[in-house]
Order: sequence, then C-alpha cells, then structure tokens
Amino acid sequence: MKSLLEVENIEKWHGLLKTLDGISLCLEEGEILTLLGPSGGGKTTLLRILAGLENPDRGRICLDGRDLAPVEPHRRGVGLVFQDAALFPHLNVEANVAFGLRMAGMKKKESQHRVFEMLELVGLSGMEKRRVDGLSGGERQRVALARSLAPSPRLLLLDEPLGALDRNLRERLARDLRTILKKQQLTAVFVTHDQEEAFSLGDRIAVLLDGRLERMDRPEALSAYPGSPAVARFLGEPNVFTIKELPAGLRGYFGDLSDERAVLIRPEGIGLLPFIPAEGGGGRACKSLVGEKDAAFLSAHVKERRFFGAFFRVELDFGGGFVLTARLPVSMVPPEEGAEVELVLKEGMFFALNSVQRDR
Ligand SMILES: Nc1ncnc2c1ncn2[C@@H]1O[C@H](COP(=O)(O)OP(=O)(O)OP(=O)(O)O)[C@@H](O)[C@H]1O
Repeated sequence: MKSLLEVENIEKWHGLLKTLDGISLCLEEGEILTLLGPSGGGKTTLLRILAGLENPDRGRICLDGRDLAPVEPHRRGVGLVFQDAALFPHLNVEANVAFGLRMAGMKKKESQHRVFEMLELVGLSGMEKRRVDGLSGGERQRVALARSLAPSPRLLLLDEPLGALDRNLRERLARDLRTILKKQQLTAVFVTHDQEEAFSLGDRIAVLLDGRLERMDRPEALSAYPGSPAVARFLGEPNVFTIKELPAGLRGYFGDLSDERAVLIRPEGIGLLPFIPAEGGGGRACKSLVGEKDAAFLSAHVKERRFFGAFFRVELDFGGGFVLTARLPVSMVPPEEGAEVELVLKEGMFFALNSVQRDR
C-alpha cells in the first residue's frame, strides 16, 4: 500500500545555512506525526515546504501519489493551523470557518451546514455569530481548527497551535485535538517543542535536530530507546557518556565496548544502598536482593540532592569530575549531601547508544 504522504530527501538552504538536510519520511492515512525539536531545528521550515509556502532546493513531496512540486499551495488539499490563529478580525465565527468553503465555490446553504458540523466537532456550537475579537485564546484556536478542517483537507499541518495558551488549557486542547483528528481520520503533522505534547498527541514522533531527522518512531519506542546521544540529550537524559569518560567501576557494566561508544544510564535505574528497601535491612541484604555481583557495587558521594515534588534528584560525585544523576521515588529516604553511598545499576536501565557522539 502506498503511503498518503511521501517526503523524499528534502534539502533546504537559507543563504549559507542548510536548514533541512536529507529529510525523508512517510505517513500513512489517518496517522498523526508530531515534529519535535529545539528552536531552530527546522520544524517550521519543513511544515512550510509541505504547505507549499516555500520550495525545497532538492527532494520531492508526494501526497496521494501525486508530486506536489507544480501544485499551488491552495490546491494541495493541505490545511494549516498556526500558533496565532490568524483569524479574520472583521468576520464573525461562522464567516471565518466558512471562508475556505466559500472560496472553493460552495453554496451558502451547504457551507452553513458544514460550518455547524465543524463548530460542533470543536466544541463551539452556538457561537456562530460571535465576533472573533471577543473570543478567548483557546476559543480562537478552536475556530482556526474548524476553519482548517471545513474544506476536508487530505493533510492537516499544525505549527505550535497551542503554544500561546496556558498549561491547563493547553493540555485539555491537546487531548481534544487528538480526539477530533482521530474522529475525522485525518492525517496530520503537528509541530511542537513540548515533549509531553509530542508524546501524548502523536502516533509517531519525528525528532528534528539541526535540520536532520534524527529519529522517527512510536512514542513508546522512542522513550525506551532514544537511539543517538543527541536525541537522548534532547529528550532530557542527563547521563549520556562515552565509555572512556566512565570511572572504571561503571565501565565494567558495559563489557568490552570501544572507548568512543556512547552509553546511557537511566537516572531512575540507579539503586542506592542502603536506600533500596530490603526485608532484612542493611547493605548486604540489599545487595543480595537486587541480585547483582558484589563487584558491581560502587562508591560515590552525594554532591547535591533536590526535591521536585514527584521525585528526588541526587547528583552522585565519583571523583575526578565524574557526576552521575540519579532519580529516586519520594518513597525513599534520600541520603544527605556529603554522604558516602554505594550504588548499583539496575538491569535494563543502562545501554549503549547507536553511534559515536557528535559535536553539535
Ligand atoms: N526565511 C529564512 N531566512 C533565513 N533563515 C531562515 C529562514 N527561515 C528559517 N531560517 C533559519 O532556519 C533555521 C530553522 O528555522 P525553523 O523556523 O524552521 O526552526 P524551528 O525548528 O521551527 O524553530 P522554532 O521552534 O523556533 O520555530 C533557523 O536557523 C532559522 O533562522
């Protein structure tokens, strides 16, 4: 089966800057892709190219098997929603939503029916005659969404549509948005730099760093295995090292990997003694409980401990400038700053990443 959207080797330059570098991806019908990346990573540029607002310097985009290069933006069957809603201030809600339909020549009665349907879908029934300049930020985004959905686009592109809203509203709208898109079985690309939003909204996530598509996978898979050191760091993993940076004791966990190989240690995968609950209590009993060889136990000093409400973050100093970050559940009594602790890495919580580190 052919994918709905096929993006092949897109390259884009802005002056001497290569904004997009060999982007290739496919989207199936009804799939939601979130484009995640830091500011300047190229997310908006890729979206603008998909929409036809910018041309790529190289590469090809096909929608429904049709090459989009010669197709004007408004004939691509692509809908757009931006962060600032960009509504027409002199028109009411109904006229805003009907805009694309009227432009496409739809009769008034028919378009009115579609507008009502769309307003119901986005939870704004009964607000047809309201002026848009009197609406709240969340309502404006719902109108913008209804306007983009009304002409039944084949592909919907959303650029940080919730970016200007406060946290609570943003979470609620993100949930509603996914429900709405799924109800319509719409294929969508959603740009965000908010990780929670990307993970909760997307069927798949594409991580864009410095114009390169570093990783594209299901949220669970991306979280379980970030792939490269750059993606791991971007996702907030604090313990990404090369083998040669590790103190000898920790190195032992990784067998005979080469010095340059990057590895990741999950902060929640660090067991501290005597802070691992054990039936008999005491270090020895704990050691046998976690079932590791004595040789795997290492010593470090607590450099810093911070409480974050849902967990403790503890910085463990191994000497020689090497610091490991651990994350402890609140149910554990964390050691005092300056205390000497023994620690062990839990099974499955440390692993090699797939390439050597690159300077970025
Ligand atoms: N028209 C342009 N002219 C010059 N440089 C541009 C232009 N458009 C984008 N860029 C540059 O390309 C890079 C990627 O920009 P882009 O807006 O696509 O990133 P982004 O990931 O969407 O960032 P943000 O999250 O801040 O919106 C940036 O360095 C930006 O300055």
